[in-house]
Amino acid sequence: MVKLEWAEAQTVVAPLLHFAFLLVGQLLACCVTLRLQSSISESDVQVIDSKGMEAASNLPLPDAFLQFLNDNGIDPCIYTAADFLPRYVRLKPGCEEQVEVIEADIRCKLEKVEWLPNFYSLPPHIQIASSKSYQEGQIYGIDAASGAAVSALNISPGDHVLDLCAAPGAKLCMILELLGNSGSVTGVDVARHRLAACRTLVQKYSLGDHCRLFVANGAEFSLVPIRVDSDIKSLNREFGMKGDEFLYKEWTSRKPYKERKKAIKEREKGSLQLNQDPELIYYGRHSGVVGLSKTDLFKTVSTPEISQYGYDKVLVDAECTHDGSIKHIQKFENWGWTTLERRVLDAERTDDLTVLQFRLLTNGFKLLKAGGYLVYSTCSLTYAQNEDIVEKFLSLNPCAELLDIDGSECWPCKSGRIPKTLRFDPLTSRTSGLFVAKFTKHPER
Ligand SMILES: C[S@@+](CC[C@H](N)C(=O)[O-])C[C@H]1O[C@@H](n2cnc3c(N)ncnc32)[C@H](O)[C@@H]1O
Repeated sequence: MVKLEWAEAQTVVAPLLHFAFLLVGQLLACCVTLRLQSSISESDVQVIDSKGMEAASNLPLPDAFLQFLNDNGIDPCIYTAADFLPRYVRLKPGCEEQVEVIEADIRCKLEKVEWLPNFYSLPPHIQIASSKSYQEGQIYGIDAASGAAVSALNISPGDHVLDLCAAPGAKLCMILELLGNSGSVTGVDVARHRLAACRTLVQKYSLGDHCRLFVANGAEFSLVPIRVDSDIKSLNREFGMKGDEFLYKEWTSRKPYKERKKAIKEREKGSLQLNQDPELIYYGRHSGVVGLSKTDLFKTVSTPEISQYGYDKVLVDAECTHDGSIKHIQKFENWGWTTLERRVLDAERTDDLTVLQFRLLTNGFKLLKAGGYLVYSTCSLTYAQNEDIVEKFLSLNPCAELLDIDGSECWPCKSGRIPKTLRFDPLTSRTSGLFVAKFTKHPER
């Protein structure tokens, strides 16, 4: 009896909650639009800002984080929308006709994101993990700002793509989907357990055929893509590779006893040493690895040759302080705010991070083919991790040029401090915070 009443109550409460969510979302969107319109008066802005400040002071954020925002010139108001942010899912290409079936499955209407193909939003309280559509890979969760960063790469069929900080893999999955049955994606991440989760993801969505994953330091990774067999043969000829050693067979999760023992030993030694060789933890049937010898796979080419043999597209979604992702920051409420201070906001750690970010961007660019595109993104909103890195990088790399991002004039985001760079934040974009910059590489003169 009680169960029945609860079920009945749910059918009444769920639509009300959905309606309330849409209403709040619309109100916030209106506020953002108001802020963006140039016709708005100064006094109106002050009213919105003072309301935002009031709301911001009610956020359950620790003083250290508010201080960090202040030190980095980030207005805490952007987080006032955090609790009302929708969740985003991407629909697998080809499933467009299935939207109504998916809606029935997740018991919620999918709102089309007009500015990003195949993206839909849904209220934040809707759980999709146990739905059939999610389990069968028709939809998967990825923030719309992340989708925008991938979209900035202009992936074309046949591209060879490097994702230098790939785990847990939402962007990598989207790249693989955009490539379809062509090209390749090389995913690199320094954290083995995170990259293993990425492997699970690509396998779950049956996207792994054109993918290879390496546990490696992205600041030093130096392997170029395996283009096509004829390229390898010509590489073999040009660089004198031997073809008579062990050849990679089709990937299987079941490893021979000797290899398993070696892997356990390495794990016992601790995490990856930063100067260690890349470790291949997955490769798909059409990733170019099957049939290669170890020498073929691990052969590097000289810097001038990368202009020809490098990647067509590179994504450097760099490790950062994650301050743009308020959901990530809120997790520290459970883990302890002191952990946040120590692990994220500590000045020494943020200085190290900017060094790492610069090195990741520099190495990603080194592996890019001339004429290719590189996207640098972080989910931090500090200048130090974004515009400052971009400025320093441009000043030291005359072959690099910052590009406009196609289609971005319709995206709900702001320009960064440097023209052509973009900033997404919860209040402006109704997404998580993200900085995005796109570069191309000119041939060396
Ligand atoms: C912002 S996350 C990447 C998110 C990922 N692109 C996605 O869409 O799911 C940053 C990643 O960088 C990895 N990382 C940190 N230092 C690294 C390094 N030196 N080389 C490669 N990856 C690194 C972290 O393990 C983490 O998985």
